[in-house]
Amino acid sequence: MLKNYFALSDKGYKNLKQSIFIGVIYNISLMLPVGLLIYLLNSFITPFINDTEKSSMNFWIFSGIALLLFILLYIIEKIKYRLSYISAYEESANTRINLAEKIRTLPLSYFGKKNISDLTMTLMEDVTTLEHVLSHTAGEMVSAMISIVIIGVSLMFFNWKMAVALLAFVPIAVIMILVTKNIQHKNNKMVSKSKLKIYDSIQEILDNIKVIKGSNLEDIYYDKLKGKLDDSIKKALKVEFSTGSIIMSAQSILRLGFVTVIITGIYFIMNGQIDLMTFLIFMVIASRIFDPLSSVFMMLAEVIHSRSCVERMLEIENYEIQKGSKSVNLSSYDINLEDVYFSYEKESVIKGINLEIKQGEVTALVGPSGCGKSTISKLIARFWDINEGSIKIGGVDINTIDPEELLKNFSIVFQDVVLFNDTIYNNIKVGNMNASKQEIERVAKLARCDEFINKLSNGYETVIGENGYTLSGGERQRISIARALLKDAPIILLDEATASIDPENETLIQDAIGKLIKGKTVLIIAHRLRTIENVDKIVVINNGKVVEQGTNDELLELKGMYSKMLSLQKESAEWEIKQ
Ligand SMILES: Nc1ncnc2c1ncn2[C@@H]1O[C@H](COP(=O)(O)OP(=O)(O)OP(=O)(O)O)[C@@H](O)[C@H]1O
Repeated sequence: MLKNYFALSDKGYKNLKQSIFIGVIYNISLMLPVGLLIYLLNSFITPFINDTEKSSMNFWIFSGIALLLFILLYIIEKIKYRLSYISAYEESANTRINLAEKIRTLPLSYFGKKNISDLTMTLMEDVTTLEHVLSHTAGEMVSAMISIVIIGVSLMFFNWKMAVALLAFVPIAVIMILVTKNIQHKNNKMVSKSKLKIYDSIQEILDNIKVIKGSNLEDIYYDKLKGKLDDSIKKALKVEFSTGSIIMSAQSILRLGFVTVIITGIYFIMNGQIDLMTFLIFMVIASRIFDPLSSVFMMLAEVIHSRSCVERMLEIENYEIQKGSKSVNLSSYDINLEDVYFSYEKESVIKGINLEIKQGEVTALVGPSGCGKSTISKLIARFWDINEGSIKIGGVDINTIDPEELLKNFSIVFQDVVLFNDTIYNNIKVGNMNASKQEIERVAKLARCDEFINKLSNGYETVIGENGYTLSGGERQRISIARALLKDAPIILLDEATASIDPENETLIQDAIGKLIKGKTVLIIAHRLRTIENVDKIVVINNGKVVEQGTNDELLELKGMYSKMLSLQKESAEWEIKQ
């Protein structure tokens, strides 16, 4: 039960069980000083009551026993610390690694539903909450519960009537906490959601800082963020108040046991059912037992809170990943799409596409913005899984190939270039981690990167900032082309690969790409139709369907959508802004 509740690994569960066991021993040993006190009371009070000789137990024996107890408690405390703290930190470190590993294998569809701040919150904050609960609360709480049951049962044997008087209100307080568990869980989820909105807002501001500043939207975004912060504070206070009220009520009910012990004890002494010594023993125990019991309730609230964090972690861990074989032999790199349907959300974006992209040829996808060109290229690389139909490479359905294995066959240049906050050298090396410095410099020259790299103070060793913010759009795109050249994979996807590059460099880079693509399967997505006039096949996509295909000349003869698009682009090239 505890294993599932906290989503623990086998080792983590074993450590928790050991820490509970040692916790029980520790709690029961805490009763030993109480026993010693009772013995002391007994040896001093009983002679007065019974008018007998004083105990002959001397001071040194008491001191010796007390010292031994102190050493015993110290040793147990040490073992408890090692088991609960060290194992909790180990468990949370492993949880983070496992989650990061899982995130690495998640399909892109997952990232469409969840944003980065959500994942960061789970990886950092949720795991930290769980770490705190495992190190400070879970073991402590369960061992305290078990110890209280053991002590309660022992007291029953000693004097069941007084024991019932002492513990009668415990079940009522526990039931009260458990009954309100769902409300607390719901409240905690609500607070987490409001916190997530703040993270989202901060992330959005940081991502779009240029646009926000450029459009003087700082105040609007600041107000929005402040609104979310205020909302989160309100919700957190409301939840703190309701959880606090529940716990305080349970603790008050619990402490009624103290009153009942006094009243019942006095009644029983007057009736002669118990002696003064038994009464005093219960009074001492009552003074010791209610504090740990009260803290159990506090801990229970924390454990309930941690469940919403565990649920978010489980959501990532249980998300279905794309599977497939790691050892696949592709006889060729011809790509075939048969009756492919796909939707990101409800509405279909790709609506029954049949397409052949041959090895050794260059195929271009053209069509209006939003018609589904990039989606087709991403489906071929299995960034998403299709809903219907099949996509085959060399006759093998890509659904049967492990995504990472499949991507080894692709060199991809996307419109939105992603660069790392690292040196230019390392950013190009991403294409092939085994490449030598000479190879990297060779592809950088082919992609016309050397031009701007030589102007930088540290050349290839220059760190380019987060996502290459110190570079221009065209320079960033050239680095991503160099990466693709370095990877030199058999299938090449170029999605508006040269869109941000000036015409002079574009022609030179296209020459380099021309050398790269010989004998390979090439799919180009282009808006500027003049750049694909000479390709082997042009496929016109409209509204998720293939509407025309053929060479440039064949399509011009058709006088359909392609020829219209071409003449519109020629017209727009002649436009000028007049005053
Ligand atoms: N991750 C996504 N989640 C939801 N919808 C998406 C996603 N990516 C694209 N779309 C939608 O799918 C449709 C096709 O997009 P796609 O990027 O494939 O078009 P495109 O033809 O490449 O457009 P462009 O030429 O402007 O780049 C669009 O309506 C777009 O809004």
